[in-house]
Amino acid sequence: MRALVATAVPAERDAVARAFPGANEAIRLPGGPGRPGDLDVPGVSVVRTAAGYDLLAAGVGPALAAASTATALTAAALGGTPYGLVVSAGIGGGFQPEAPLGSLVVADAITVADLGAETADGFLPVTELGFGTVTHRPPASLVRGVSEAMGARPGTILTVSTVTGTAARAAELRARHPQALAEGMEGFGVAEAAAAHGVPVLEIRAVSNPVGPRDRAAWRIGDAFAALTEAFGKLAPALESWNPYDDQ
Ligand SMILES: O=C(O)c1cccc(C(=O)CC[C@H]2O[C@@H](n3cnc4c(=O)[nH]cnc43)[C@H](O)[C@@H]2O)c1
Repeated sequence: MRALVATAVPAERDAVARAFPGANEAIRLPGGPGRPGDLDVPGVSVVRTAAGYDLLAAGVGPALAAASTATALTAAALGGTPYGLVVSAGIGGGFQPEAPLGSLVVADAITVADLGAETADGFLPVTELGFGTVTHRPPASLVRGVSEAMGARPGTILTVSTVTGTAARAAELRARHPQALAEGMEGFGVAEAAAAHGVPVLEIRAVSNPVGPRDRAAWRIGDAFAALTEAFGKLAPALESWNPYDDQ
């Protein structure tokens, strides 16, 4: 199966690439910003691994990640080689104590936490205002297979536009989303692009920091990158044994 893996930044993309031995090829996307061939400008090109996975540094935040992912999906579809799966991947914050630093979370629900309206009675998601969607659900059997293969916990991964930086905000998010294990900034954007193309989506986060009071010194980005590399080394067998019809 052809899969597109969308990370936020090139360092995450390269951590995923280290799981796949062999030569990589850079493929330029149409209409990408920046200088031609500049691999470190979000959305400019995909890195094609010898294993057949295309890796995209899609940019930080849900909007740029959605735009870059949609571009890659459109280019592949028009080229007659559409993707069968999109994976949003990267480092993320883990809710404690369920998702410790260096652990992995696979989303069974990809939920945008801050798309809605504040009211005197609290936050209302856009769906309660009559618009759109706030959750995408990856195929259940794929989530099960991939979590088991990677030794990851399945649970909700929240997408936020602002990294949580206080205990109060972390508690508020957990009160609204009791199943949440992690947060990142791109999953929902990547999932919206995948949904627009009718392609299933996964989200995989390696926990680099606790969700809560901002303490930059406590971030373990190197450990999270290593966990990401190890996780993607175990992805291929789980994908190969996945039968999409099990989820219909
Ligand atoms: O606050 C800082 O000093 C700081 C330093 C380096 C990176 C950041 C980020 O905000 C990175 C955001 C980037 O990484 C993902 N990520 C990682 N941890 C979290 C989190 O706790 N909450 C949300 N996103 C997180 C995110 O997906 C972005 O791609 C800050």
